[in-house]
Parts: sequence; C-alpha cells; structure tokens
Amino acid sequence: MTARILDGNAISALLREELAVRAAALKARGITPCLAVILVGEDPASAVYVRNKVAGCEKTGLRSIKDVYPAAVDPAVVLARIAELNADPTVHGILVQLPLPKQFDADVVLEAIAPEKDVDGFHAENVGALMQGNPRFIPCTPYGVIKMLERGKVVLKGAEAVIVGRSNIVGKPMAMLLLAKSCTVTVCHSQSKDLAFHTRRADILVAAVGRARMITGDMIKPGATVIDVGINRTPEGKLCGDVDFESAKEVAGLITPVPGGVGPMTITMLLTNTLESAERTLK
Ligand SMILES: NC(=O)C1=CN([C@@H]2O[C@H](COP(=O)(O)OP(=O)(O)OC[C@H]3O[C@@H](n4cnc5c(N)ncnc54)[C@H](OP(=O)(O)O)[C@@H]3O)[C@@H](O)[C@H]2O)C=CC1
Ligand SMILES: Nc1nc(=O)c2c([nH]1)NC[C@@H]1CN(c3ccc(C(=O)N[C@@H](CCC(=O)O)C(=O)O)cc3)C=[N+]21
Ligand SMILES: [Mg+2]
Repeated sequence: MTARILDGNAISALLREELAVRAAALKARGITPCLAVILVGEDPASAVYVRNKVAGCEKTGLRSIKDVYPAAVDPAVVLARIAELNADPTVHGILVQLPLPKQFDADVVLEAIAPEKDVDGFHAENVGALMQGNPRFIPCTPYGVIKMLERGKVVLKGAEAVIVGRSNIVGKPMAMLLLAKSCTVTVCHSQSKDLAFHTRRADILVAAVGRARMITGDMIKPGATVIDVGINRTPEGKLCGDVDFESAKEVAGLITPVPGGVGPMTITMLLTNTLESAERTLK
C-alpha cells in the first residue's frame, strides 16, 4: 500500500484563488492589502523564503515591502523601522524573518511589532490569545497544517496527535491548535525517551525537528497521517523533510511531501492573515 499525498501546492492554489478575490474586493474599496517583510543578514534559506513570500503577495494582488539589512546592523535601526511600519496605515502585516543575528534579542523585536499587524502570530499578546482559544492571528505554519488536515478530511476529534518538536514557531502552537480540535496531544522533544514509542501511537504525526529523514517508516502507525514540517538540505544540496518519505509512504495513509507540502501552505496562511488584517480595518 502506498500513502495518499496531501499536495500543499495544489491546496495552496485553491486557497489563493479565494484570497485573490478578497484582495480585489478590498482594492475596490480603496484598500490595497500590504505585507512588510524585514530580512536581516544573508542567510540563503531565509532569502528563498522571503522571495517566496514576496512572489506570493504579487500573484495574489497584495502589495509587499521588503527591507533588507546587513547582518551587522544595529538592532535600534530595525526597531525604528518597525515603529515606522506600525504607524503606517497602509501597512497591514509586519513580519521579521527569523532567525536574527546574535546581537538581536528576538523577543524584543517580536514584542515591538504592533499586535494587530503581527501576521506571524508571534507577539506575546497573540500567543496568549491563541492559548485562551480566542486567536487574533494563528501562526502560519501550524495554521497551514490544520488547513491541510481539513482538506484531507482527516478526523481530528479524539485522534492521537503526536508532535515532534516544541519550538515557539511550530511545535507549541501546533499543539494548541490540535488540542482545540479535540485531539489527544503528545509533544516530543530532544529529551523525550523512546521517541518511536510515542510516534507509533500517532494517528496524526507532525514532524517539526530540523533533522533530515529522522522519522522512518518503522516509527509510523499503519494508516497514520504524517505531516512533515521539516525543511533540510542534504549534503548534495537537495531539499528534504524530517520524514524519510520513501519508507514512510509505504506505511502511512496520508503524507505531505517536501518540497511542495507545508512550505507553500505557510505562505498561503501568511497571505490569509495579511488579508484578514486589512479587512479588519473596515470593521
Ligand atoms: N515548512 C515550513 O513552513 C517551516 C519549516 N520549518 C522547519 O521545521 C523544522 C523545525 O523548525 P523549528 O521548530 O523552528 O526548529 P527548532 O530548532 O526551533 O526546534 C526543533 C525542535 O526539535 C526538537 N528536537 C531536536 N532534536 C530532536 C530529536 N533527536 N528528537 C526529538 N526532538 C528533537 C528540539 O527539542 P528541544 O526543544 O529539546 O531542543 C526542538 O523542540 C526545521 O527543519 C525548519 O526549517 C520551520 C518553520 C516553517
Ligand atoms: N518570522 C518568520 N516567520 C516564518 O514563517 C518563518 C521564519 N520567520 N523563519 C523561517 C521559517 C521557515 N519558513 C518557510 C517558509 C516557506 C517555505 C517554502 O516556501 N518552502 C517551499 C520551497 C522551499 C525552497 O525551495 O527552499 C516548499 O517546501 O516547497 C519554507 C519554510 C517560514 N519561516
Ligand atoms: Mg527556530
């Protein structure tokens, strides 16, 4: 048996058609939805993601602003730019690409973004709102995963969900969202004992670790839904996930590929949050 594939590019294309309609409707009312992206340094992977975000905006009818700073920039310069974007009524979303160089305290930067423009959902106020079940902006990657599960008609209520990884940007918000959907949630991390014991119990397995192909077919329950968030490069420069796709697809019932899985969905949800933010200015 071979798993059905959850195609993030195809699902994104469908969702982005609806977003383009919403963007056009806003424009007809005199509002051009606008996302500002701040990139510090020359990390090649970050540059690719930012390029995809800007291209996604263009194709969907959103305006984008891209500010690139040298890796050695004084954090005060970036904070001043954030203050300017916060005050600019034509800007609806602000995103600071992570990770930041070491002279930065990422938390200080994230807290400087106006919560009502924090389309990543990383500001403490928005994290709190998500925890309380009343989200303002749902973090884009876990939001994209939920959308993929919905499109795949995966039953969430009562399902055993196991997340590998507990970062603030993926693992933790993913746990909150699956809990809100009435999954029974287990979160694993680098100190977990016997990882495979946990993963083999999962009806829904989300891998967000950053270790190439660490989840192999023998760690997966037959028929499970496997969501691969990982974006890694092999020594040969090939893009691959945290899941060993070749062995996993023989065991799983449903699986996301890398590339073409969660990555494009993350960008689609960023566009969604930015549009939502622009629409709120009319309310
Ligand atoms: N597709 C997309 O849109 C996105 C993809 N990514 C990708 O997802 C992956 C994870 O990203 P991110 O959450 O930021 O990464 P982090 O490095 O912030 O977190 C990784 C997590 O994995 C855990 N971990 C590390 N090693 C092991 C192990 N051997 N067994 C179990 N758990 C382990 C860590 O545990 P501990 O907490 O104990 O250190 C940590 O909680 C990366 O490949 C990243 O590139 C990220 C964001 C978006
Ligand atoms: N403030 C902030 N918000 C983020 O959302 C954020 C971040 N910082 N830092 C880094 C991670 C990573 N991330 C990805 C976005 C798109 C793809 C993506 O487009 N992936 C494509 C292709 C990638 C490629 O070709 O390299 C795919 O998987 O098919 C991947 C990863 C967002 N992140
Ligand atoms: Mg991280």
